[in-house]
Amino acid sequence: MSFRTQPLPPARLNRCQLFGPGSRESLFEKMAKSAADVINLDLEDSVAPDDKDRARANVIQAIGDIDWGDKTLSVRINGLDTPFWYRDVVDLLEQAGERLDQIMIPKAGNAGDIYAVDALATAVERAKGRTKPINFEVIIESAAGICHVEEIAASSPRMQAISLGAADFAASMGMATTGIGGTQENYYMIREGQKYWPDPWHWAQTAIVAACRTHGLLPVDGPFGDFSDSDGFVAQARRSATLGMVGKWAIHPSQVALANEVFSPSESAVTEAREILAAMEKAKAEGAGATVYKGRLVDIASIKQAEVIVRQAELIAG
Ligand SMILES: CCC(=O)SCCNC(=O)CCNC(=O)[C@H](O)C(C)(C)COP(=O)(O)OP(=O)(O)OC[C@H]1O[C@@H](n2cnc3c(N)ncnc32)[C@H](O)[C@@H]1OP(=O)(O)O
Ligand SMILES: O=CC(=O)O
Ligand SMILES: [Mg+2]
Repeated sequence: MSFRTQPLPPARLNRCQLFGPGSRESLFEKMAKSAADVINLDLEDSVAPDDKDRARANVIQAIGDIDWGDKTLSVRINGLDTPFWYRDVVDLLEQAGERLDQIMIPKAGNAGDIYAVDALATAVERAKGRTKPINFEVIIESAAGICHVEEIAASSPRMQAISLGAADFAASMGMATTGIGGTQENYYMIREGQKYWPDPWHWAQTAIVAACRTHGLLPVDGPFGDFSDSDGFVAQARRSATLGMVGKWAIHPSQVALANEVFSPSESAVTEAREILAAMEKAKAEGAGATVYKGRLVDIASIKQAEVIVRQAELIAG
């Protein structure tokens, strides 16, 4: 173990982040009533350039007017390569009130991007006497972003989470696909005449998970575009969960329950984790660091693995 211990991520649920365009205010009440842990009102790519001002005003109004319950409420601002982002930050922090928890920064390329938003947010908060500092979540969705993911994760105490944005990521990397996440038809290997399809998102996901875990952030899997393919969504989400991600975006309400199910440990997984902890307590009392549980080795590392599952179960139980 390094001298520097690994920080825990924020203790809040992030199994599903439900998105909706800020220009489609008829969706806001439905989003608030959904079972998503996080709501992302979007000012960026789901809003046409001519609609940016109206969408921003809608979102500010809705943050105050709608009962968002105990959800984490986040607004995705426009990218730093646009003329819109500074107005998003200033208006949100001056006008939206303290119910807004988080700003999502898209297309982050390096720590300087986060520094710029932090500096602006800090100035507005001080000027307005905002008492609750706004948190940040970031999307890694470019070649530069994935190259600099660790410095981005370390960039600000406001940072809470990082998502992989498969659509923009694929474009930035020059990937030969128009699909948003999931299996890619031409990304296959052949063995003994049989094709199999590896996961092209795997390496970017693991880079994000490692950066997040190093700096105590929540790693999140982004959108899965084909919302009529629930099996495809679940397969991708299960892989993300296995790699250490804590949740996934929903771009349609049909994906919310699927994400919640995948990122909530099953009863049998929680029971097994608690049994491993009990077995290790017994081993410890007997002076042993390792023991046998259901015919397999468990040791002190198994305690930490089991604690991941128990901690998530406890968060869900409230
Ligand atoms: C890809 C890269 C990214 O940046 S992803 C993040 C940005 N994109 C987004 O925010 C898009 C979010 N999703 C949407 O805008 C819509 O879901 C899209 C995909 C356009 C589909 O809308 P629509 O044709 O109305 O769907 P539908 O008829 O199947 O809707 C069924 C009922 O569900 C509702 N609904 C729809 N979308 C949402 C949503 N995001 N949140 C909450 N509710 C939603 C519809 O209003 C409809 O409700 P009802 O049954 O009529 O009451
Ligand atoms: O913003 C998300 C993406 O996939 O691009
Ligand atoms: Mg994007």
